[in-house]
Amino acid sequence: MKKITIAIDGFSSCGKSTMAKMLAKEVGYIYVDTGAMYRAVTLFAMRNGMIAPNGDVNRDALKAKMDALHVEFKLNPQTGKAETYLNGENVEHEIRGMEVSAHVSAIAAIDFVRTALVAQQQRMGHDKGIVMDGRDIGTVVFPDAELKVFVTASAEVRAQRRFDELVGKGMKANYDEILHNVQERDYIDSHREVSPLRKAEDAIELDNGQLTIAEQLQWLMDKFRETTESA
Ligand SMILES: Nc1ncnc2c1ncn2[C@@H]1O[C@H](COP(=O)(O)OP(=O)(O)O)[C@@H](O)[C@H]1O
Ligand SMILES: Nc1ccn([C@@H]2O[C@H](COP(=O)(O)OP(=O)(O)O)[C@@H](O)[C@H]2O)c(=O)n1
Repeated sequence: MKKITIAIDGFSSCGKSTMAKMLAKEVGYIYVDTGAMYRAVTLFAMRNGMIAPNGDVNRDALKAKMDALHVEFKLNPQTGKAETYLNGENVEHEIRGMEVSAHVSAIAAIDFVRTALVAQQQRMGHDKGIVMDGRDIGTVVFPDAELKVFVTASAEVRAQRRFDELVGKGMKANYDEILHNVQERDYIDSHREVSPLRKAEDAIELDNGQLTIAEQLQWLMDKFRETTESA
């Protein structure tokens, strides 16, 4: 069967990566979590003193180091899951914390950061057979993707899901802080000048606020079948 490209975009913490990862596993496609790439760049900037206490980013310093910054994914054979590496170091756990979440949308709004990561994402998807999730996949990275999905749910539902996840991982979590972060990132992501978060005209919208993980996977599998059958 002809391989296609699947773009999953939407607001923060609504289940994009959960459904993208499950679909990729089901159909034998590659899955790429582009948010993890922006998070890794953010961690790099934090560690190198490029983010001031007030949140301002030293763009010149970051730009000078972009070529020396390598983000990649490697499969963990024990869990069967891909993990994020920054310059050879496994940063999968650290990039999910609130400190990175607090700064990532500012880093993701920088034009040269997006140019570098989008180029890498396009190379990853060159041979199709890929499920990629993020904010600009259907609009910028793969505007010709055969299947585009735009996921939404209320901010409260999304914050609760992220809270449960962090607690489940034994990480520090405060519901109000998470809700504030989710709303703030939605705002920055939707209002930035470069590649703002928006639904591509040809994307199918899914509000999964009332759906279980199994139900949303079923919905996505159905869309995948319909799309591949007509491709
Ligand atoms: N339909 C759902 N119902 C309940 N929890 C969900 C659902 N979809 C995803 N989750 C959980 O919500 C959290 C955020 O999902 P995630 O896939 O990381 O979101 P995103 O990639 O959009 O940020 C995860 O802990 C995930 O297990
Ligand atoms: N394709 C993408 C993916 C993420 N991002 C940015 O990276 C942040 C973190 O993405 P993420 O997918 O890990 O976010 P959540 O899983 O917390 O929802 C987003 O809030 C965006 O600012 C982006 O700008 N473009």
